[in-house]
Amino acid sequence: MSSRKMPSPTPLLDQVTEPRDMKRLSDRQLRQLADELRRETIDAVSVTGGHLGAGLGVVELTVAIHAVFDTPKDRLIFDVGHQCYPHKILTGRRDRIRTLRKGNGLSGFTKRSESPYDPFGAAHSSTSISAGLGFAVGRDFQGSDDHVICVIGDGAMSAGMAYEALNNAGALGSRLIVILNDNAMSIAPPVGAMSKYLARLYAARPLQDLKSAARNAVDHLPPPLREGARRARTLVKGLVPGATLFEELGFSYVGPFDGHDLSQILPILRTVKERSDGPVLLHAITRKGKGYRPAEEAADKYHGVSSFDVASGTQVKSVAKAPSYTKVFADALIQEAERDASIVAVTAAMPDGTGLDRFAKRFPSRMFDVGIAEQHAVTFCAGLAASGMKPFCAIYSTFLQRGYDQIVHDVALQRLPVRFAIDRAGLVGADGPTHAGSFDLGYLCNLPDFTVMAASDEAELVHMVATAAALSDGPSAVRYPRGQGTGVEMPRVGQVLEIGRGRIVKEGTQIALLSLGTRLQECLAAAERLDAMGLSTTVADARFAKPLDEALILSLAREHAVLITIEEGARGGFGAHVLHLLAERGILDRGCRIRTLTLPDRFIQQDKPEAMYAEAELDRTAILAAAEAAIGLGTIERQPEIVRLHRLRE
Ligand SMILES: Cc1ncc(C[n+]2csc(CCOP(=O)(O)OP(=O)(O)O)c2C)c(N)n1
Ligand SMILES: CC(=O)[C@@H](O)[C@H](O)COP(=O)(O)O
Ligand SMILES: [Mg+2]
Repeated sequence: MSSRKMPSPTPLLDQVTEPRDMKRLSDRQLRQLADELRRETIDAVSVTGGHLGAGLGVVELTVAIHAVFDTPKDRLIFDVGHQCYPHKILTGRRDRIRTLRKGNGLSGFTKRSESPYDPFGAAHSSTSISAGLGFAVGRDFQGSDDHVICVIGDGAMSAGMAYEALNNAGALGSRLIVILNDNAMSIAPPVGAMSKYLARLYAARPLQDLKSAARNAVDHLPPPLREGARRARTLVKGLVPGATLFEELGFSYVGPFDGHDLSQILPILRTVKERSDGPVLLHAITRKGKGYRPAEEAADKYHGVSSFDVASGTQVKSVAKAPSYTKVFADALIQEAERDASIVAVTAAMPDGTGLDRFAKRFPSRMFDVGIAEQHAVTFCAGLAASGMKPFCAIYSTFLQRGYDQIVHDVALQRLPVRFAIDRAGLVGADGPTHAGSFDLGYLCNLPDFTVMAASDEAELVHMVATAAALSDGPSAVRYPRGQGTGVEMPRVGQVLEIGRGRIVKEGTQIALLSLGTRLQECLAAAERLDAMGLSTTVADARFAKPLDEALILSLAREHAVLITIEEGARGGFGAHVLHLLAERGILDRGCRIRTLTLPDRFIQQDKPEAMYAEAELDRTAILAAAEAAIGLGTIERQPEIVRLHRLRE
């Protein structure tokens, strides 16, 4: 019997269906509304799972922004957007908040198509100031007096893109309000000089500019923060009380202030709203997970949670039938690093998500968390490789997109042996299209001298990590999906694979399924059905998207009536390169029946994985349908003899 308590009454929240309903509330009522909003957020996420800590950290800021400004006319842009659940509850989506991250439900991030209160979509970090400046300059051209407010976390502020935007905003001088939500947390504790700098700021600079509007922040921070501020103050005594970095960049700076104290936040926002000049940065000190003890006490502040029991905070954990690909990767890398001291590992602010936290426990000096800085991570690895080290750059497929020019210009062009460990390759479920690892095959297989591998199960992943470790002749990448493996027997040690060699998993004679990656299991299931229909089916695991196993592909095409490639990636990846090969070798001239199954040329919205694969037409049913279409003569059951007639002969 779940000990879930019924959610507490929310009399004020029940009266707020749109932010304009907040205009008539007193400051005291806004404080009550914030408490109710926090409880509703906790209750909703206890049902849906998702990103909890970040949203709890901005409840008061969200209430204050919507109470003071006139959204959606005034544009409110959240950075990353994982903290937007309280915002969605206040902006007409409370009735659907328990559909968060579900099929046909609300997105877990801000999304333009979902609401006018979401003027700009997010999910990848550090985009809010650039987007906000775009809105501000557009507003100026249109002669409007609207406000643009960006809420960006201290983690997101560690990415280069944020500085590019600050630099430009300070130079342009457009009216722009940037609220730095400083909770001294990224997903993991923040890293880098910027996080140290921010700590100094709130230690040494009592509130400036708007003292009349808010009391001296440090003395009024909640005890846990105040203690930290005092500790930091002793560390940085003698700090020159000059302009902050933000002021040097052309921003007015207001802060630090307590980002949970509406008696500070409201007057600051009201004052800033009346200002009519340039960019201003408001430095709010908050706590990730604020107001929910299990989150506040957790090391990760409940950054990302599954559904949980509100009373205890205990999360519902799915029973793992096999180790996760992430864990398998980390353990395989540790095994390689045990015998090769030149192996080092780099993450961009995601040590836990990539499994490098495990590597760091074993080799603390050989793991580098560079912050949310994928571009830097890639070129940092290029430098490491050029110096003779063996860097493994572990970045999710979707986030690696952020460092693409660095991959081309700094790694591939110089043939530097950087090893890319590409987790979350393929569809990722509840995070939806912003996080899908759809494009890495396309953006890597077109690069000369790149070796691109895709693990079909967790045992293969171990071998591919060993292969990447051994491969120093140019850059390489191993891609593998989010979630658990298949439960295959695990090898004791990784075997170095022969580069560019695939493998036949099941022999057949009429139809060939050439799989890349973990769709192999679906291919084997489809092959069983095809065999039962009298169509003898071969299943091959390509293993390498680049270099292709040309001998294998040509023999499959020549010796079968139908060849179907299957990959969990967008068009322009593995299947495209197979088609290039077959075209170049004249195989297509002879009417070879080819189909290439890829992710569709559209974004797949969040849902349960099995529903997404069905929608993407990348499951066993779709493979069967593709075989039927390739035969092209009615349903397979009725025409097995015709297939035999269509077997290609040399
Ligand atoms: C380009 C990019 N890299 C990595 C991530 C993964 N990520 C999501 S939230 C987050 C930490 C954000 O920290 P912060 O901005 O301080 O927000 P908080 O969670 O503390 O509210 C990271 C690294 C991302 N969304 N985008
Ligand atoms: C908000 C964000 O970008 C990360 O928290 C991401 O959602 C993590 O994804 P995984 O849950 O696959 O590690
Ligand atoms: Mg933070």
